[in-house]
Amino acid sequence: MSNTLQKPAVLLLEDGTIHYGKAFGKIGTTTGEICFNTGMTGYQEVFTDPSYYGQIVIMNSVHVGNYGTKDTDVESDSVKIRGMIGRNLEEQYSRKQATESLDQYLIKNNIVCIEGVDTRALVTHVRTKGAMNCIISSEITDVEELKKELAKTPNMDGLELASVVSTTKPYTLGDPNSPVKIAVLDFGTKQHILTCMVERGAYVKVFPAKTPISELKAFAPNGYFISNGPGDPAAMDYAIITVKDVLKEKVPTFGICLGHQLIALANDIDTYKMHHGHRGLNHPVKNLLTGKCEVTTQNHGFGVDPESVKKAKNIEVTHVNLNDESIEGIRMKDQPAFSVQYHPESTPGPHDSRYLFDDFINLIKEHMN
Ligand SMILES: NC(=O)CC[C@H](N)C(=O)O
Repeated sequence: MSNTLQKPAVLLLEDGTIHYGKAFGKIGTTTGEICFNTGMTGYQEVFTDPSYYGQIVIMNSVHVGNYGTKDTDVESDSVKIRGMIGRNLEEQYSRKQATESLDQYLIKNNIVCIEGVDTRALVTHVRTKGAMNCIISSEITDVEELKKELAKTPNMDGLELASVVSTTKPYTLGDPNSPVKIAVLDFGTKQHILTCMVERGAYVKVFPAKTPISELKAFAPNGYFISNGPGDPAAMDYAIITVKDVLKEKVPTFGICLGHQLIALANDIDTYKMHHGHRGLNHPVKNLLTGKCEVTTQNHGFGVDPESVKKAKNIEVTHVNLNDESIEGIRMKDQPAFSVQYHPESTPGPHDSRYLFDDFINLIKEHMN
């Protein structure tokens, strides 16, 4: 925007860094873990991705909002980010199909944002100092008061958030007569992951995060999918137990992001909190099975520990990040289970990795009697 009618807003980081800007979206106060997304487009999909629950996102792209918002450009039923930080957040939009401006959309979804911030300096700071909590406010100006509010925010390390964003009731998608039946453990799934399976002919049943194995098995699935989601995977004891139970079934199983981390934890492999994580649309990943590079969509702040992977005899690393050599994919040698840290549904992002959904469906078909 920036116009003179905008209220001033302030951003305070846990380490005392302060940035002043203007209010955008809802007037108010919000706290969460600061992180940054380097994607140049796809802001609405980012804002509605449940894996961002509990986080305040800096958008590296200098202009956000230019193409407005639209009901169908979503990854869940509401905006999941806790807040947003931008350089220029635009109210005017120029896409014919758009129905609302970004500002109206964020107000409707109660999201407090700040714009006019030097996001290049801020991202450099977070890249150097690492992930930390922050507060945005367009109502509190006193720094001591802001610090007090910020101190109430829990640390992302050790936080279980998946059960908060998971579906409360099971639901189905796709053709009920399909021979391919996939049980989805929903820890905050992105809608397009489900679409990628349904488009390939699967009948999908999505279950709440805390569903026991007996209920999953009652659906008689011939594939299991472990979804993405927010929070610390190591804080999800209940889910690690269910994933262990799922793996005992020896049925084709695929995990994405949080699902990948849970498959690792179920194999007694550790996860760790990354310095500042990976979030964007152009992370290069090498597929070690084919030797090919994929440009991938990513959104994660935790990773699978390479040292404990080395010790796990039944695990093979299938994908590696070409920027920092972090683990991007694994498969189990003794059963048809595999997972990736990145987002092959790629909404938004390049479609290089969608072949993984074909691989999953083919694996299910191979294992059908
Ligand atoms: N996209 C995801 O599933 C994120 C997983 C996990 N919450 C992380 O930040 O690493």
